[in-house]
Amino acid sequence: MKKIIIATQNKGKAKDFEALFGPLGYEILTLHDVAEDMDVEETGSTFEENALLKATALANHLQTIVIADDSGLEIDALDGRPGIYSARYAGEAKSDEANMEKVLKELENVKESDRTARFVCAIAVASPSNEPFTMRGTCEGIIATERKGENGFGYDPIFFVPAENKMMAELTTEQKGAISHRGNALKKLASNLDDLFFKA
Ligand SMILES: O=c1nc[nH]c2c1ncn2[C@H]1C[C@H](O)[C@@H](COP(=O)(O)OP(=O)(O)OP(=O)(O)O)O1
Ligand SMILES: [Mg+2]
Repeated sequence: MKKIIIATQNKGKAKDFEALFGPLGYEILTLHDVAEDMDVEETGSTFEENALLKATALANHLQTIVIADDSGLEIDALDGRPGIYSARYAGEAKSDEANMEKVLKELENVKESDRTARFVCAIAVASPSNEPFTMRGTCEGIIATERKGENGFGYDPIFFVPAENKMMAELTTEQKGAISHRGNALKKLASNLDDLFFKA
C-alpha cells in the first residue's frame, strides 16, 4: 500500500488521519514508526509556522516527503486562547483532562451565546527537493459546560458541533473527518495527493 508519513506524536491525530487517508488507499506512518525520538520544539507564532517546523525537520531527517499537523482550539471569549498553546494549556504534561478542566473553569460565568470557538488545523507538506507549503482548515463550534462523548481526543468532549447537533466526541472518526478542521484542511490537498507523493 502507498504510505504517507506524518510528523506527529499524537495518537488521536494519527487515528483521524487514518480515517481520512485510508479510503483513498494510503497507509499512515507516524514518528512512532519512523523516528521515535524526534521531538521538534514548537517555537513558531502561528499554526502554520509550527507545522512547517515539524514537517521540515522530519523531511530533512528522512530525506523524503512528509506532512505535519499543528492544530488547536480558539475560544472567542478568551481572545483566541488557548490557540497555538492548546497542547500545553494546563502545563507541560500535555493532559487533555487538565486542559479541558482549565477551559471549563475559565468559561464558568460565560453564557452560551458567548461560548463560540473553532478548531484550527494547519497541515504542512515538506520534502527535500521542493518548497514546503501549508493549508488551513477550521471547524466552528460552541464550548459546552461539561464533557460528553467517548471518541476522538484533546478537546473533543467539550466541543459542540451545531451542524451535527452533537459533541465532537460523539461522532465516529469518519463522521468527524467529514466536518473537522483536519478534514477541511486535507480536502485542499486530496485532489493531487498522488502527484505530490508518488511522482513517477
Ligand atoms: O481534532 C481535535 N480534537 C480535539 N482537540 C484537538 C484536535 N486537534 C487539535 N486539538 C488540540 C489537542 C492538542 O491540545 C492541540 C494540538 O497541539 P499540537 O502541537 O498540534 O499537537 P500535539 O503536540 O498533540 O502532537 P504533535 O505536535 O506531535 O503533532 O490541539
Ligand atoms: Mg505539539
